[in-house]
Amino acid sequence: MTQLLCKPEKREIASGVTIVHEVKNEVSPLQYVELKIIELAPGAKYTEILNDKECCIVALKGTINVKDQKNTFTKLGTRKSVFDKIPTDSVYISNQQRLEVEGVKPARVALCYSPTEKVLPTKLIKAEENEVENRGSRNNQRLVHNILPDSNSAAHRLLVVEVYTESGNWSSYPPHKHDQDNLPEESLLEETYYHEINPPQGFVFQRVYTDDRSLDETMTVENGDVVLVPEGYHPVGVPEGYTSYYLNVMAGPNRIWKFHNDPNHEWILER
Ligand SMILES: O=C(O)C[C@@H](O)[C@H](O)C(=O)CO
Repeated sequence: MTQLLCKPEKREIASGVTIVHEVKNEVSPLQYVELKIIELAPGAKYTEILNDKECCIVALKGTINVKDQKNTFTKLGTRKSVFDKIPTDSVYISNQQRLEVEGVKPARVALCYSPTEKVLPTKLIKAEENEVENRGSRNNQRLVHNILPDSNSAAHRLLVVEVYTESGNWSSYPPHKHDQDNLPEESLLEETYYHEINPPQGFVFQRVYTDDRSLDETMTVENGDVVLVPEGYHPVGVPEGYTSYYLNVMAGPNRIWKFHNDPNHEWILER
């Protein structure tokens, strides 16, 4: 069984630059999505050459400067914690570029990648450009910040979204999947979940399962964990007393989010 639950590792690669997660295609069941979560001290710089990958840099918390070969964006980031529950700033940078992310105030940053040969312009996605959505009813309510949805054509493959689920609620629910390249019915998108929980000693449950149950894992997810979703339905349940945050990165052959609900549970939408 492939390991779908990834624990934070906290590896300092240079003074003030800490890798918290590094999900690479070579060592994961994913082909289209890669993810890094890094922490930067003030003045510390993370650099990388994006050979054949596009990247969306999300200022999860703190303040950062971002550069590519032509552009410089300063003082990005709007939050002391993701649980400020306000949208944040992000930057889309295409392949072949050299990126630099510098910490201004202590920062946690997500670097969301997908392989591509298409070269596109760099794009600043300001906090106020996020589409904010309240989804669901009853115990299925969640707050969504659409950073890079399929309606925004800035990226070739990447889709990026933040989701808040309050105590006692469920999200990515009723369970849905997007693992068949069968448009217009369903799109094939792999996905990663980077989770944070408030207060941090909390936990949530995430199940990843297919119709035939050849994959069926229910994970206890703690603050800072990443869950990989190569295929299957992927609902999240949040225990009483805790608030869940997650950052989703999705990518696949077509940049369209067309999901298929588990027919056994779709009835909850019709009440
Ligand atoms: O609506 C939600 O609960 C969030 C999910 O849609 C989440 O972004 C996802 O599963 C994407 O496929």
